[in-house]
Amino acid sequence: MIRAEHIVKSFDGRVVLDDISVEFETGKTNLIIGRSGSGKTVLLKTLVGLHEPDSGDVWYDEVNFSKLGFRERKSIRKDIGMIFQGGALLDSSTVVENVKLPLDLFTSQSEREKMERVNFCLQRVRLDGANELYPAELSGGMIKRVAIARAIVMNPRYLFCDEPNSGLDPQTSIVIDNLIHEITQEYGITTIINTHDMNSVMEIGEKIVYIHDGRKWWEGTKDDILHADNRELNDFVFASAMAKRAKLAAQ
Ligand SMILES: Nc1ncnc2c1ncn2[C@@H]1O[C@H](COP(=O)(O)OP(=O)(O)OP(=O)(O)O)[C@@H](O)[C@H]1O
Repeated sequence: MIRAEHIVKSFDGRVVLDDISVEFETGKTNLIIGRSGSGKTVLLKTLVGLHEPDSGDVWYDEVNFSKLGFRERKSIRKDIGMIFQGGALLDSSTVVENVKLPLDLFTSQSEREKMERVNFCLQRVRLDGANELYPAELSGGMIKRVAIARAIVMNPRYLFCDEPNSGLDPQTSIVIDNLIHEITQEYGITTIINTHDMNSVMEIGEKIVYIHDGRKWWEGTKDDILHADNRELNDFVFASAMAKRAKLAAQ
């Protein structure tokens, strides 16, 4: 579980996150949705400690992360996997080297143990025969699979994904969404995904948090979202034709 309590964050006197309290559940795929500029990325970065909130606390299960010093945060950080927009792979490293990086940096495992774990994770994301390729030789979907393999290589308890579908076609997006969802359930991870993608919401959104103008405007499940009585949320959700059809089908 990850819980934000009364998070406020401003830049140059402008409030970007305005008193956000929300709980993201263990073993669930939690989605943060909202218009461009609503504060999703700032919220995600605040949850992982890349931004410090002006006030408020972030809890990782029983630990108040916001009250920890830099060194103490390390023990939580090793339990966090991150999938950045675009994959954020090292261009001059092979697939294996990219996935192995966290093990090289943060563990004292033998090379054989590390390779066993890397191969396990690459098989888990169903990426075969690409071990020695470089990122420039991979498709967008393969890059996301490598990024997922790297994010889970340390066996994380918490997984953060910033726009995991950016740059992917709709079919590949669904495959990547489902992969993240399966891994979340399989390993009981608390997963938080930032997305604009209404397909993701309808496919894998077990808990959805809608951010509007830096405030938590609505939260619920993908089933609730079709019936929500909230104008701003409805404008966002039903901007897509697919979502409009889903609403009609649900009536
Ligand atoms: N480091 C920063 N300094 C100043 N302002 C910032 C900074 N980071 C974000 N902002 C501002 O905070 C607001 C929220 O930005 P954020 O990136 O969280 O939006 P978002 O919902 O993730 O948008 P998108 O979906 O387009 O990525 C924006 O107005 C942005 O300009």
